[in-house]
Amino acid sequence: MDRTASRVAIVMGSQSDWPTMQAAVDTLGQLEVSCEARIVSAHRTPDRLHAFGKGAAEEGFEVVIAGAGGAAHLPGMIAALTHLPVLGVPVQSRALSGLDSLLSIVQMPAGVPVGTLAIGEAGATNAALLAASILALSDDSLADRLRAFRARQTGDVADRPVA
Ligand SMILES: Nc1c(C(=O)O)ncn1[C@@H]1O[C@H](COP(=O)(O)O)[C@@H](O)[C@H]1O
Repeated sequence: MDRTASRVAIVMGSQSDWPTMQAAVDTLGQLEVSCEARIVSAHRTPDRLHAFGKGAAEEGFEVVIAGAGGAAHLPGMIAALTHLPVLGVPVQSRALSGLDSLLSIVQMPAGVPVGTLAIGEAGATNAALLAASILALSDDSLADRLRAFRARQTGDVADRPVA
């Protein structure tokens, strides 16, 4: 495995997913976890999808975050092609507000899991945090950074609302 490679791959079905998936990139950046963002589509770039899924582990990635909207086959197809953990982010669609994306990503047949997060930016942020938690199982300094992130988040919550 290439130890200089990014640890997390963040793939998305279209450029239009970037405003959502950027939250995953930003969150991993805060935790100093290396990541690389790519556009890959099961529908529009099937050969690229196949090459990515087959080669992801060999490229050195340890976790894949896959965001897609609508008929979101991308996370499931990647999960079919790699043994790496795949975290799916349902991107909010215009037609059905992301419910289509959610149901399309979450309902995998037994044997090929996609860890499905919430619709939209919250899902992208949490996918990054979950990816970091997975990596932190064997990375003590990342575990410390995650604990510090949580502590900062807790500290940022006021005791009382501003009226
Ligand atoms: N769900 C998929 C896949 C796929 O699953 O392979 N490829 C693109 N898309 C999604 O199509 C939506 C609309 O894309 P455009 O905005 O490019 O028309 C995006 O949310 C993308 O993730």
